[in-house]
Amino acid sequence: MFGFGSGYKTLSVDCLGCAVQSVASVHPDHSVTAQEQRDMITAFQRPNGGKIDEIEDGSGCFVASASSEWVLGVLKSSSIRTINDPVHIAVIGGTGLQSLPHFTHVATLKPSTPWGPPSSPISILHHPSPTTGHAIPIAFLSRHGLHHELAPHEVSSRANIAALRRLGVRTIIAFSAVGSLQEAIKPRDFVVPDQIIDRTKGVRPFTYFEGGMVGHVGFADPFDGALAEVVRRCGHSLEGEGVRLHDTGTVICMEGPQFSTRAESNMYRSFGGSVINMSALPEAKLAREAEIGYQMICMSTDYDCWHDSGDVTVEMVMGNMKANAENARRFVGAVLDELSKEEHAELVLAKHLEGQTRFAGGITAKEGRGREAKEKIAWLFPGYFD
Ligand SMILES: CSC[C@H]1O[C@H](OP(=O)(O)O)[C@H](O)[C@@H]1O
Ligand SMILES: Nc1ncnc2[nH]cnc12
Repeated sequence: MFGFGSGYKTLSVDCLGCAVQSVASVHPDHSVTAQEQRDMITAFQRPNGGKIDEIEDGSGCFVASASSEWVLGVLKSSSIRTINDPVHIAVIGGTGLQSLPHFTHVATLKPSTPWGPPSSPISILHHPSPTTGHAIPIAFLSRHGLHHELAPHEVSSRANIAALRRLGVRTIIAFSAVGSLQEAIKPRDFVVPDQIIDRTKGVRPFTYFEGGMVGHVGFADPFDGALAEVVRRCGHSLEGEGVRLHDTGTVICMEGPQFSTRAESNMYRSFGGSVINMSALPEAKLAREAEIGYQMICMSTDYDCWHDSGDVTVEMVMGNMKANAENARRFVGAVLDELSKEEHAELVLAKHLEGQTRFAGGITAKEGRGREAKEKIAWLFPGYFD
């Protein structure tokens, strides 16, 4: 239920490019139901139509879809304000980075997707562009939930990536706490990885293309090279202020949730692994299928168990993460500053990936496509496989 303060309240919708429109008035004692709210927004909607996907009470926010883009709405005490700014950049926070406190919070979204709800509500944060001073909206999602209640194999990566794409996101900076597999990568060092070795066990849903819609995207370079360059420059600009950065590295993504055995840890070192986590996959694969530029920033929290400094524990991981959290936030902030510059507009929109999945996913002949799979894929890529 949405409640309103005293006095008659006019509910109005304020949309960029549209005059403010009054769509309903309510008595102060009347709590507007989700259905009434839906009707009011439907009454307002733009000529190209659209439907309400979700209305969340409590947070005062709603998500409506008009054609292919989502509209973020924020319910104020006397008005419904619709923000039409598309959100192109997202940060996925991992262990110890469950929020970005230095940004202005504008909305909390709780979308649903054909793959269920994302791991956490999506916060829309405002970040001032360093060149224009205009606020750039950034989406923030907490990979393990708001309270770290999801184990690595329970993270709903398909829903996370799908919800972000539908919001307009085409660039993801993902943060991860990792174990170090190399002496030179000390605890609290940062690594901008360029490769992944998959040691997950196939128990996590890892593709959008199944059930009668087959697709094969390229994954030779699992991270986005151009995005990585921006991230490296930002990291190096903070060096000397407590940040130490390694420009490349191979992430071993293991299944977990138990840490590795010593034999495994040594084997991963012999593979050429630099760092180890439980989160790079399937996140990076799904981002690639969704045509989203994806780069992970890793922060080393321990030496894993190959090292003679002692076996890894959660206390060790959390302790180093906490001690270095401010550097992690400064690093992410510097990257967002840089990506908010006009000169990176094409990169942020991942123009270099646009359309690749249309071809990679068009392999199944129309008559062989599964109905449910077709519907789900159409939700994610409207118009791609009509
Ligand atoms: C708490 S130690 C293991 C845990 O930490 C990493 O999380 P994230 O990548 O989300 O920062 C690692 O992948 C494991 O999930
Ligand atoms: N040693 C380790 N193994 C797997 N994931 C980790 N995350 C942080 N440290 C880790």
